Amino acid sequence: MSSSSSALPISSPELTVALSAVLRASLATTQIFKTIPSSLTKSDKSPVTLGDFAAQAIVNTLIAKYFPDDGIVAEEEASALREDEQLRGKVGELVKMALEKDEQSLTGTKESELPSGSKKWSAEDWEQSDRFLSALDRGNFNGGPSGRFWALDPIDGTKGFLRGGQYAICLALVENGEPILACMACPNLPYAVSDEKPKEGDRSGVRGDGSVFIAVKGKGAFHRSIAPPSAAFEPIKMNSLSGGLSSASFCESVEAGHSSQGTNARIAELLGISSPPVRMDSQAKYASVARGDGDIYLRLPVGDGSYVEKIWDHAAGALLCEEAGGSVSDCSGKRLDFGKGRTLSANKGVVVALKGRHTEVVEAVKKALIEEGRGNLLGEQK
Ligand SMILES: Nc1ncnc2c1ncn2[C@@H]1O[C@H](COP(=O)(O)O)[C@@H](O)[C@H]1OP(=O)(O)O
Ligand SMILES: [Mg+2]
Ligand SMILES: [Mg+2]
Ligand SMILES: [Mg+2]
Repeated sequence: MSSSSSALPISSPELTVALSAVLRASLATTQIFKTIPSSLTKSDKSPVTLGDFAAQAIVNTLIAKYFPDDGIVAEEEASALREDEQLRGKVGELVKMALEKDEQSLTGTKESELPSGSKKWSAEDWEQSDRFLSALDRGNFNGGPSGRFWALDPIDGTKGFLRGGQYAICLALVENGEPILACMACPNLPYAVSDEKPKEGDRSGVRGDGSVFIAVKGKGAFHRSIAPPSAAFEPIKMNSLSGGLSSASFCESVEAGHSSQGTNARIAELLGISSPPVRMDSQAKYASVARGDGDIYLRLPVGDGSYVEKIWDHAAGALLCEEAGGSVSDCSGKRLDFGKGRTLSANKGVVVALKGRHTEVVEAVKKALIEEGRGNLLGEQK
């Protein structure tokens, strides 16, 4: 594996920029996390905070600077900020703070190791609301099956962020419908095994440092502590489950409305798993399973399965797990198709397990859904 950058185990201009982008975004979100962030409610009734807006503006600004021809499929858009001068001002300050931070002291990468940008960025430019709002709105790309684009969730797990739980800044590069590069910052997920997770609602954040994860298709998955910048990336692998599936622990959402906890309990029973689920917000679940803190991630649809998952909620996490030795599918065992546009419209639910154990887990998922009379969620393979 070649290494031109002192900070990264894989030489890739896209990865160098992605790491800078998510670490800058996490500077803004950790600052807001310390206070109880106020939130707005979007048209789908889900919350959004100034952290979500700032993180998206920061990441999009860097992608626009270094890869100006790339589309971005991102969750948020700027209309609420256009109508609210005070909120706009606060977000603008966070964006400026994060973009001004010295590269080497943040990522460990020398400025000279970054690719040449389309034009020299100036912090002052981004204070002007027009440019900052248009950076945010670059996230409106529609995606699709061919070519490349970025998928961004600026804060994944906004409900967790508001509750004082886990959240993640999730960025992936998708090419021809498949994630090929992932970078995920989990500011509240302790890097050191000895560091306890903070209690939910503890706004002082993680004891020790949070974690940042990277993966490149075919080149593996890695993590390091978010700080200090000199920290080296270490390879991660899923657990080998040598004790069999019954020894596995599984992760699920905290939010009962986001996935079917009752179905998960039945699947655990079918697999002989007796340990209770680990509930966690956001794609930190994928990251935890990828590095062996847990073994299985189940996200089965609730009710009639009418909710359609968004690509930014899975692209980075799915690649992390695959590169750490896992298989990622929907509840019928089909691979997730990131080339359908902004949503995973060809898939229902998500099942993540070690490659050699995944089929067995999917069989249990199918059995549980059929028992519940929800075999229709398995599509043609029912
Ligand atoms: N009704 C829903 N069903 C499933 N997922 C949802 C729903 N509403 C929002 N989400 C998304 O689920 C993810 C949180 O999942 P989890 O419950 O695993 O933490 C988030 O990406 C959230 O988006 P957001 O990025 O806005 O937080
Ligand atoms: Mg999300
Ligand atoms: Mg989000
Ligand atoms: Mg959201």
